Amino acid sequence: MSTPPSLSSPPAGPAAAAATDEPFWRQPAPALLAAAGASLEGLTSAEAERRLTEFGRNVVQEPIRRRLIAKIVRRVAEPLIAILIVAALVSAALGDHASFVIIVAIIAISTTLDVSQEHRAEGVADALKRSVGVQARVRRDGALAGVPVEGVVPGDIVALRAGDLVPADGVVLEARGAHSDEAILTGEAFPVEKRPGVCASVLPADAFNALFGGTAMVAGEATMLVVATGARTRFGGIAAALEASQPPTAFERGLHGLGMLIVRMTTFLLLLVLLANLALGRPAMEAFLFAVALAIGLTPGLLPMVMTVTLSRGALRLARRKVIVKRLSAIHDLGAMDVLCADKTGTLTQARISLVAHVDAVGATSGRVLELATLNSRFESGIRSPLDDAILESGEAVDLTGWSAVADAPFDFERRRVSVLAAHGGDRLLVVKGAPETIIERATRVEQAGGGLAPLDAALRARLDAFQQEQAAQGLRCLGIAWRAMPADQASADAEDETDLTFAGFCVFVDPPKPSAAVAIARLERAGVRIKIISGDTAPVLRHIVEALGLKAHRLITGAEVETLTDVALAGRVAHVDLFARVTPEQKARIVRALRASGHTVGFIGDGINDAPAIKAADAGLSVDGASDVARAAADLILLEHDLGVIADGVIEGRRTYANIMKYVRMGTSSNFGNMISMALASLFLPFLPLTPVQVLLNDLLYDISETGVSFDAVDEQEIARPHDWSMPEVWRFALVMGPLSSVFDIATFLALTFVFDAPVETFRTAWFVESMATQLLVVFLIRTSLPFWTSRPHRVLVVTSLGALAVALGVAMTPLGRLVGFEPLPGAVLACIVGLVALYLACAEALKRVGFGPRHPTRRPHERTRLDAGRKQL
Ligand SMILES: Nc1ncnc2c1ncn2[C@@H]1O[C@H](COP(=O)(O)OP(=O)(O)OP(=O)(O)O)[C@@H](O)[C@H]1O
Ligand SMILES: [Mg+2]
Repeated sequence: MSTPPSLSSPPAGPAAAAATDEPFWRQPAPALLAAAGASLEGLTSAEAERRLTEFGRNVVQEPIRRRLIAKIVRRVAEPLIAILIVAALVSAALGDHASFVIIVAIIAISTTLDVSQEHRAEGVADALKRSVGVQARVRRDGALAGVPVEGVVPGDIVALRAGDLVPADGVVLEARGAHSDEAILTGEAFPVEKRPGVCASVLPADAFNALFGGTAMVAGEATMLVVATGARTRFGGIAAALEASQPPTAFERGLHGLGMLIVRMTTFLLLLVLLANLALGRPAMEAFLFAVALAIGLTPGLLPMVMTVTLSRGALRLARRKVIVKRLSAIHDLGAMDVLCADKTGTLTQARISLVAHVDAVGATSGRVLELATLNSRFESGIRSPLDDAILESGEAVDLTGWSAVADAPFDFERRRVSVLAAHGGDRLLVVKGAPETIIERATRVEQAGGGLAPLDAALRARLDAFQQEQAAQGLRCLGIAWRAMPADQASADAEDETDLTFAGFCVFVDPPKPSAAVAIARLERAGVRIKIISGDTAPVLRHIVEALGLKAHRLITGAEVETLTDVALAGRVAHVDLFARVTPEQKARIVRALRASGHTVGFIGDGINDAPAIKAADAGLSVDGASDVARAAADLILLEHDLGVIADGVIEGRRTYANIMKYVRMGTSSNFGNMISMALASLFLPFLPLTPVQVLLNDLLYDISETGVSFDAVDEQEIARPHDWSMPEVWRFALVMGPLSSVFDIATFLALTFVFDAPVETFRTAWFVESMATQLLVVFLIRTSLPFWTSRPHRVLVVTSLGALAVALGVAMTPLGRLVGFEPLPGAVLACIVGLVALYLACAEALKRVGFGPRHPTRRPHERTRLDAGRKQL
């Protein structure tokens, strides 16, 4: 332990630390404290507040998305909108004031709609994310307090323990067995020890006295003085760890690809329409505006907004079901997940561990074993696990007076042991506790009841083994306890000292199974999610719990076997194995990666430091509210309750959100796209434009408004019964069936208006507008479901937005109001014809959508569904 830095040197301003170029780990702690104007007592709240304004929040980059104005500017500066504004200005200069006013009004309404919706949605998502934010334990006003990591400032004194994320860069003032995992900075997988002092090296990797923001404390405790926060940290700090950048999901890539495709087709169409209309001798300005208005209708400009709004609405619904979403796109991953890997403790068990026995090598109750175990649990500085708590709360008084802690070799998940060097008078004793096989392996003798020692021979080893098997068969897990006498001057404890041990006995624990887990697992399996249990515990214990819960789990392999497999071989094996025992943290991650490599969408739930790598590796990383910082930081979703039932709920929400986004995609790729293409083509064959630019824009606006209702929509049971993932062929199939159908009816309208009614320009445009709006808006109710539309009820918000938009469209087209934008009330015969065409179109669409949805969406009636699903369950 360090001597506390002297505070005698006069405090300078915090800027002084920045004045020197010397890396902070080469400076003595007292100088750093002085330079930071700090003391071991910590800052006052007022001073921390002041520094927060001076240095800014402890984030690398303030998210730009917060600023509303920036968003509006960005939206208005989008090329198409910008062109439109310029064009409107030009037309105003040429004297067409009406067009100018209407175009500007339309842009204003659609921008407000887009930006405000998205802004609100992001606000909701951010607030949820903040509610599960990581906190640091900071000394403020003389006491330790939880402070959100963003609020940590230079000069703060932070207390860290195993499982915490280091919130900023700082120097170690005190340490007890502190080890940090700097893998995210250095790639070095082994934890490095941290202790006070002055480091001579300039390399941060050598800086034993420095802690860097974003790294994780994996063992021990430390107190640190914060030297730099936010963007001034060495490695971009905590943001790097928290915002663990995920490569885009298949879904995101799919949507992006689709968007790009549409943009390319739009560009082509735009040029075609523009050139053709110019060649036909149309007024250049009008042809240009028409092309731009078409392009606006075609480009999925609203897609990002609809995505954000739909996802954040999903996030809100998930929050009501106790799942907090940190990364919005993880909602989709949750719905697409077909394999869920879970740890054992807390997931299958109640995580209420208690000590049921402490026995010596021959199985007799032994006070000596409890005494040694208590010494170890009390004095260890690392992660205190529920097993330690169980030992310390065993209810039997153990008197440790006279004993003191000297040093320890903290627990880690590779070694699965923890050692404590304890002193009693002149004696020094190394007490080792850990996974029994690792203890027995290192023991050469056993301690007998009277205190005598006996050699640990093969027969005895076999008996110890049999004892554990017996316990496991009853669902009890064991820890081995052993000791070794050390020289009186021994001052440190290392993993290397854990040899030539004397085996004292076992501590035996019970962790009752959680009956609700079986119900939840059955639910998940029915929903097409396979459960795999990946645990650090032994095979017999794992088997017992699985049996106790009545789970149908197939095949078990151990970490030792996993170690012998190459990545390719592992990917071939994992699909057929449901239980993984005695695996290390890195093996957990390897198993997850192997599952992903074999084509699964994988979720992982865990709460320990040892689960963090696997959580990070999974498509949907899940953790629990009370879990270690490191696990929570790695997770995409946080459960407010450690319960598989909560995940089952989340899966359903994830699929519902995905289903609604797909509705928007289907609407955009079939009806809307078809309409715009017909319009472009019609402009080539008509002696006039089929709609004026302003009328096209009005069409765009009303359609956009109607679409905002989609994110509220209800979803059919069958849509959420199975995992779904983005499938481009499915999207194509739908577009290629439904798009042409829409165009056929547009052409019919065109022919009827031209040849039957010989409609004058205004009447033609009005009728075309009405047909176009009615088909686009009404077909939504058909393509939102693969079932017969009358058996699936849309949400009332969607009904209101769609029918409302239709009412406005009809109102504008059929009343004198429409004259403002060049419409003319329709003669009865034309109106009747349009109504007939729309009805016929809808009937054909309902019939053809079965083809469009394809075999993955069997259009069955509810009673057929139950029979089929019942059949599947038995398989
Ligand atoms: N505090 C401790 N002291 C000694 N040994 C421990 C301690 N905690 C865990 N171990 C050993 O390490 C092994 C792995 O730890 P643990 O069971 O917590 O792993 P895990 O992967 O988190 O398991 P689970 O799936 O149950 O969450 C334990 O089975 C036990 O043998
Ligand atoms: Mg665990």
